[in-house]
Amino acid sequence: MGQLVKGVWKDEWYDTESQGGEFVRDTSKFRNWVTVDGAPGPTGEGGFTAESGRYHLYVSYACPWAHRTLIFRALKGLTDHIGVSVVHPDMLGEGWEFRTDFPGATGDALFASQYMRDIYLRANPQASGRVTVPVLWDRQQNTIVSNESADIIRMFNSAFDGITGNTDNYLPDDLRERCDALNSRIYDSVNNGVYKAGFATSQEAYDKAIGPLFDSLDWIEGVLAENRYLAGDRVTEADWRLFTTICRFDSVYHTHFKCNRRQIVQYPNLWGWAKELYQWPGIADTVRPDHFNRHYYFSHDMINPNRIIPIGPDIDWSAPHGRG
Ligand SMILES: N[C@@H](CCC(=O)N[C@@H](CS)C(=O)NCC(=O)O)C(=O)O
Repeated sequence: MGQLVKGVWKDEWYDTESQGGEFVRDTSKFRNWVTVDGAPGPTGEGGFTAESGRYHLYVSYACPWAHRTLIFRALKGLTDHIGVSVVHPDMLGEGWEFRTDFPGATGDALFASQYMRDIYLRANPQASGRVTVPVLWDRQQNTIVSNESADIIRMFNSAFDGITGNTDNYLPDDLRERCDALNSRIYDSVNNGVYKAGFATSQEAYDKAIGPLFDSLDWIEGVLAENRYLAGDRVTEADWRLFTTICRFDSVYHTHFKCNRRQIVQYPNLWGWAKELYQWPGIADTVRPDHFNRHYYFSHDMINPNRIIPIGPDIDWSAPHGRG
């Protein structure tokens, strides 16, 4: 894996040494918004009007951030309006690739590119930084609208409602503040917390991440003992943002990222909540353990040099969730 430096690919692993062994995630560089009428969103430029067939998503089924966008595409009835290209689960020296020799890896449906970086270079031939998924591409302006999943799911939540007629709202005004507070703690200690533990290259950096991760899981278990969903009795974006980490946890993060104080199946409320979300209409098809098991164990050879993919626990996602 590597990154672009002024349009040139450099094959290098994350620099944790200069941060005392800590993994620090890059901020996303493309931050425009699709809106109903093309008016600018909270960040970036305007000109991205919601239209059927105009936008295309580049994702990995392995990636929890990209998974959020697939979930919102399904929940909001956008599958006929926004196309998808899925990268190969291996992310090696060339970064994400459009190889198709793995079930579900589609290749690049728009340009038949070889690498994900080719999409970034189309948007900006001098692009610098990590080549991440998800990416929301605009076929009209031939550029990247956004490579920030937190923003993309908010666009999907409302911008296309006039086209789809689907007005389900996962960020209602009265729960926005609550969601922002939940997201903030869960992003730092759980969604990104598993990566901070897993990519740590010093004991201190690992210890700094692992305590808050399990403190947050204990806290969430308490929240879900009192409420059906994180923000109360309605499912919100905060639930879906947490779900993509939770559904990878016992198979991948527990072993590969050394997050092994407890498994999700040992938290009765969190486990029931996770099964309910998995069984939500349209969601199971977005959960691809074949991609995430292969991706993490095979791609991160500095963590798992022999690339052995462990057998993993049997997880029965279709068992009754008991949250009725
Ligand atoms: N902030 C981004 C993060 C996306 C991200 O880090 N994706 C990972 C895959 S899980 C990636 O593509 N990493 C490639 C790299 O870091 O080189 C988002 O939430 O959209």
